[in-house]
Amino acid sequence: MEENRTEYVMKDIFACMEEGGHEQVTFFCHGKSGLRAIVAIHDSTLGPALGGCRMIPYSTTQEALDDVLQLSQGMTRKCALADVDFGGGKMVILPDTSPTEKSPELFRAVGRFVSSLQGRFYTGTDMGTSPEDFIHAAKESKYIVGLPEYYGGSGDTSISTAMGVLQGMRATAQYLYGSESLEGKVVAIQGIGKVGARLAGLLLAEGAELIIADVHLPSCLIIQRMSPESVEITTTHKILETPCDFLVPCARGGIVNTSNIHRFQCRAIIGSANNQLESDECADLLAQREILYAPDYLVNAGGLIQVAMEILQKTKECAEEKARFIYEMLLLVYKRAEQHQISTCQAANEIVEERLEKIADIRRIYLG
Ligand SMILES: NC(=O)c1ccc[n+]([C@@H]2O[C@H](COP(=O)([O-])OP(=O)(O)OC[C@H]3O[C@@H](n4cnc5c(N)ncnc54)[C@H](O)[C@@H]3O)[C@@H](O)[C@H]2O)c1
Repeated sequence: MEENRTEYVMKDIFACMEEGGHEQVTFFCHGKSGLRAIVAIHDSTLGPALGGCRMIPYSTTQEALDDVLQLSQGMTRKCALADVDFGGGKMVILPDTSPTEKSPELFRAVGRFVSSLQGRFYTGTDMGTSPEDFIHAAKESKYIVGLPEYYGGSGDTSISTAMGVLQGMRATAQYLYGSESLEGKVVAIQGIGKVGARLAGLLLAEGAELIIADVHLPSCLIIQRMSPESVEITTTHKILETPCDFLVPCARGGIVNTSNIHRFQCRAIIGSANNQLESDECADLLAQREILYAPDYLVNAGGLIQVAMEILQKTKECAEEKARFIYEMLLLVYKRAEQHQISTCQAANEIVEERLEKIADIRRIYLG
C-alpha cells in the first residue's frame, strides 16, 4: 500500500492540481511528533487562504490528498460567495497509529509548518480537531484562528455555522412556501454533532418538527428530551429517505449520489456538511426531481465568516450581521437558477467565478 501511495503522489499530483486549478500543495512530515500533513491552497485571488484542519482516519495518502484538494476548492467558493477577502485552503492531518496521536507536540509542529507558509494560509478546527488543540499550534504561529474565547479567539464556530444554516432554511422556506416561518415544517437532520445539535435546538425554538439520526444514539436522546412531542429518532439508514420539508445533512460529505437520489422524499436539501453531492451530475438530477438544493458551501459559511472577522479583528456582532448575508445570497442563487434553467450549484459557481474575475481585474490596478 505504501508503494502505491508514493507512486500516486509522484505521478499525478500536478495533473490533480491542474484539473482543480490549485496553486500550491505542501506536504509536511515530522518524525518525533508523528505529524504527517498536507496543506492545499486552491486560489488566493481574494487574499490569503483560509480553511480548517481536518484529522480523520484516511485509508491512503491518496484519499487524504483528494479530500484536501476538494475541500480547499470548496473554501475558495465559500469565501467568494460569503464576500470575505480570503482564498481557499485546507489542511489534513493523516493520523498516526502511534501514541503520539493528538499530542501537544503534534499541534506545535502544525503551528511551525503553518508559520512556514508566511501568512499564505490561516487555519483552525475542522472534523477531528478542537479549538483546544490549536492552543498548542498558536504557540508557534500567528496564523491560527478559532481559538477558545478564553484564549483570545472567537470560539466555537459551530454556533455561527448553525445560525447560518438556519438563515438558509428561512430563505428556502420563503422561496418554496412564500413565508420564512419554519413553524410546523418537518426537518430531518442527519448527524447530531456540534452543528446538528445546535441547529436542532434553534429549530425547536422556531416550532419545527424534527426527525433525527446519528450513529451515536445518546446525542439524539439529548435532543429528544428537550421536546419529546416534536422529536422523532430514526435510523441512519432511513433518515435520507424520510418524507420531510428539509433534509439537513450535518455529518459527512458525499451523501447524495446517483444511486440514492431517487429515494429522497424531501422538498429541499440544506445542511452544514461539506461536499454533500458526490458529483456535479447530482445537482442536475436533484433539479430534475424538483428537490431544491442549497449549495453547501454557501449555507455552511457562518463559521468561516466568524473566523474571517476574527482575523480582521471585528466584533462578534459584526460577524453575526454579516452572516445574515447567507439569506439574501441564497435567494439570489435560487432565482438565478430558476431564471437560467440551471442547477443551483451552477448558479452559485457562476456567481463565484464572476466575483473572482472582477476582483482579479481590480487588483491589476498599479498602486504606484
Ligand atoms: N463545525 C463547523 O463550524 C462547521 C463549519 C462548516 C462545515 N461543517 C461541516 O458540518 C458537518 C458537521 O460538522 P460538526 O462540526 O457538527 O461535526 P461533528 O463531528 O461534531 O458531528 C458530526 C456528527 O455526525 C455523526 N455521524 C457520522 N456519520 C453519520 C451517519 N452516517 N449518519 C448519521 N450521523 C453520522 C457523528 O456521530 C457526529 O455526531 C461536517 O461535514 C463539517 O465539515 C462544520
